[in-house]
This record gives sequence, structure tokens and C-alpha cells, in this order.
Amino acid sequence: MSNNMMDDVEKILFSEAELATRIKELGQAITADYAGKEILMIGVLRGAVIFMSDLARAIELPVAVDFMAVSSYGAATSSSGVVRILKDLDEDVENKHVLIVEDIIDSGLTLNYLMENLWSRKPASIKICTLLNKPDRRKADVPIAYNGFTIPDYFVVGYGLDFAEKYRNLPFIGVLKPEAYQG
Ligand SMILES: O=P(O)(O)OC[C@H]1O[C@H](OP(=O)(O)OP(=O)(O)O)[C@H](O)[C@@H]1O
Ligand code: HPA
Repeated sequence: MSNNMMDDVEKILFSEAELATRIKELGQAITADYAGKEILMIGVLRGAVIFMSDLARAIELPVAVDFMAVSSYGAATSSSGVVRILKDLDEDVENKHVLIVEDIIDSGLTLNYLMENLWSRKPASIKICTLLNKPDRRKADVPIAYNGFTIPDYFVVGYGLDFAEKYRNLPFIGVLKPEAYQG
């Protein structure tokens, strides 16, 4: 594996400028839809952090932020949808307008579980905002209110998304060369 992350990138799907433009648009849509309300943004660690920090600054309303960390029970998740909470919220969500922020929705199992879990805490509303939507691999239906981009079944990295904890700090979304997976 190269020391220069760029050498591992096969192609760029969304450039830094394209991401910035789309995130501004999402921020404007959210600002219009939530006028007069306060938003509690809930980021799903760790991939959503970079998107969430840019999205929060594109919303012109009062925004509180909180985070959850969830983990699958290894490979079992891909079939069972069982998700374990590693870090719960610090805030009480009762009567709040919750906006869940994700970097990508793939099988949908993570968010399907989170939605059910959060609804049981009696928020005023819950909506999902995801930067990327990969519908080809969906196993559980999730209602997406705000979607940055729909992508084919590529494994993507950058802008928060990792492969084995690497590439999260690339400023764009890209696809890796096959060699990068093989080390
Ligand atoms: O729709 P799904 O198939 O459930 O997949 C989507 C989830 O997988 C990724 O997280 P991951 O478990 O890789 O953790 P990370 O955010 O820390 O990278 C991503 O950030 C979503 O949370
Ligand atoms: O395409 C992806 N890239 C990185 N992490 C992911 N988690 C689900 N899908 C992906």
C-alpha cells in the first residue's frame, strides 16, 4: 500500500467542490423545512462526523448536536440486523426534532434499528439525512428525507468513509484501486 493515499484511488466520484455544493443545498432544504424549530442532529459515529460538521454549518437555524456509536455483532449484522449501542446519546430526545445524520445507507440495517430505538424515546419527529445512498444492497427499508447522492454498488472511501480505518480524511468521495484492498 502506498504512503500517498491518492495513489490508492481509482477514481473520484464526487469532488470536494461537488460535495460542498450539494451540502449547501441540503442545508438550505433543511433550513426551509424546519423554520421556527430547533433541530437535534444525531451523528452516527464514526463515518458521519465530517459530513455532519459541514452540514451543521450549512443550516441557518439553532442546531444541537449529539452522537451515537453502534456496532454490529460482526458478520451477523448483515443478515440479522442486530445492532449494539456502544455509545448512547447524552441528550434526552423526548419532544425534540431529531435529524439523524449518516455518511452512507447501504443495507439499511443500522438505520432501521436506530429509527426503531429512537422512536421509543418519544421525539417530536425523526428524519434521516444521508450523504450517500446505495440502494442496490438494501435489506431493510428506511425513509430517507434528505439524500446527497445515490450511488451504484461501489465500495467508496473518503470524506468520513473508511476502508480498514483508512482514507476517512480524503476531502472527496472516491473508489479504491483493487490493489489497495490487497495491501
Ligand atoms: O446500511 P448499513 O449496511 O447498515 O451500513 C451503513 C453503516 O455502515 C457504516 O458504518 P460502519 O459500521 O462502517 O462504522 P464507521 O461509521 O465507524 O465507519 C456507515 O457509516 C453506516 O453507519
Ligand atoms: O461503501 C462503503 N464504504 C465505506 N463504508 C461503508 N459502509 C457501508 N458501505 C460502505
